[in-house]
Amino acid sequence: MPSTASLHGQVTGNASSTDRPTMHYGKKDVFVYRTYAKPLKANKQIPESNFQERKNTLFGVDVQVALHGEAFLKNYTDGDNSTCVATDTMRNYIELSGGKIEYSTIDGFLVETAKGFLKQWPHIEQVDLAGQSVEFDDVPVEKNGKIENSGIMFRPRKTERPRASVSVRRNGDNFEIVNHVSGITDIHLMKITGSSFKGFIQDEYTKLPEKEDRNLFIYVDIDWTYNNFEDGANLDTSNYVPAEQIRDIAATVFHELNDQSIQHLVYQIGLRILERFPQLKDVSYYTNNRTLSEVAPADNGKGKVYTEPTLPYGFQAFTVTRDDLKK
Ligand SMILES: O=c1[nH]c(=O)c2[nH]c(=O)[nH]c2[nH]1
Repeated sequence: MPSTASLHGQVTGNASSTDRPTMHYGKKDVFVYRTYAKPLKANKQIPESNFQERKNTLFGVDVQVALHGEAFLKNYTDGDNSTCVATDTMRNYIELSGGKIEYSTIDGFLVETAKGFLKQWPHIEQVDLAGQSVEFDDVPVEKNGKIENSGIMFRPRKTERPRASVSVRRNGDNFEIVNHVSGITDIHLMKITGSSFKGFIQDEYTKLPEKEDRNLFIYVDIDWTYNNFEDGANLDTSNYVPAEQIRDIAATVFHELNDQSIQHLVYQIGLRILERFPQLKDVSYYTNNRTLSEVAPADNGKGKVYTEPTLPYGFQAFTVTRDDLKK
């Protein structure tokens, strides 16, 4: 199976009609910053989140593109570039798409851009596009004696970045979405009490002490798929699930649950997400354990002193499906 362009490491299957299924090429890190893109509104309110709207006044996305098609074979075998869309051209196409499409999500931007590629160059069989948001926060400033968001000035944020990937394939005269994943990367959450880790295998290799109550610091990436591609990969966002609501569910469940491990925690987060959003098919995780190392209790008996954990770090990967919700 070929692995195709995706920031999620998704595999889309045999993408080309050629007997060289790994053949694809493209461009990475195409940055598109669009001002005054269409706002994204929450379609429903959920108890775990007060998210209402993503304003999209400054919408940045880091895009990766890959093209598939039998017609590209001669670029390799004969040095014949007559069918080659230069990767520089791909970059220009994606950048200009940023001003042509009225998108409010990365998913919508990518799917329309992918269809645009297939229209523009009829020998392309499949386009894979992946995008990761470049996040900016509106900066609070003083306006007439009150502190309010500037609206025109932003500061970059490195965490909690929505992301998406799509693959769109030519099918006769139609363009068919064959893969779509939506997600959010680098949710960093630190809980100072209410987590334990005990009961794990004890043998001659075990050094880690059991903990009835520990701090738990996790880096979490969450990806989800829809029952119908059209609900997520579309300019119409009436069934779209905003990444902010997923992020807020993760935080609420982490806050509420007396978790026995990261594995236990992510399963419960997954169940809650699927319960809230019936249009989703499954929820996948990649977590990184950054639990801080304890140095000493504070002299006043109330707090503790911690320091950074040492390498190496543990990770967990898991997919929660609708079958899990039935159980
Ligand atoms: O939540 C955890 N899960 C593990 O599998 C594990 N392993 C470990 O050393 N610490 C932890 N914490």
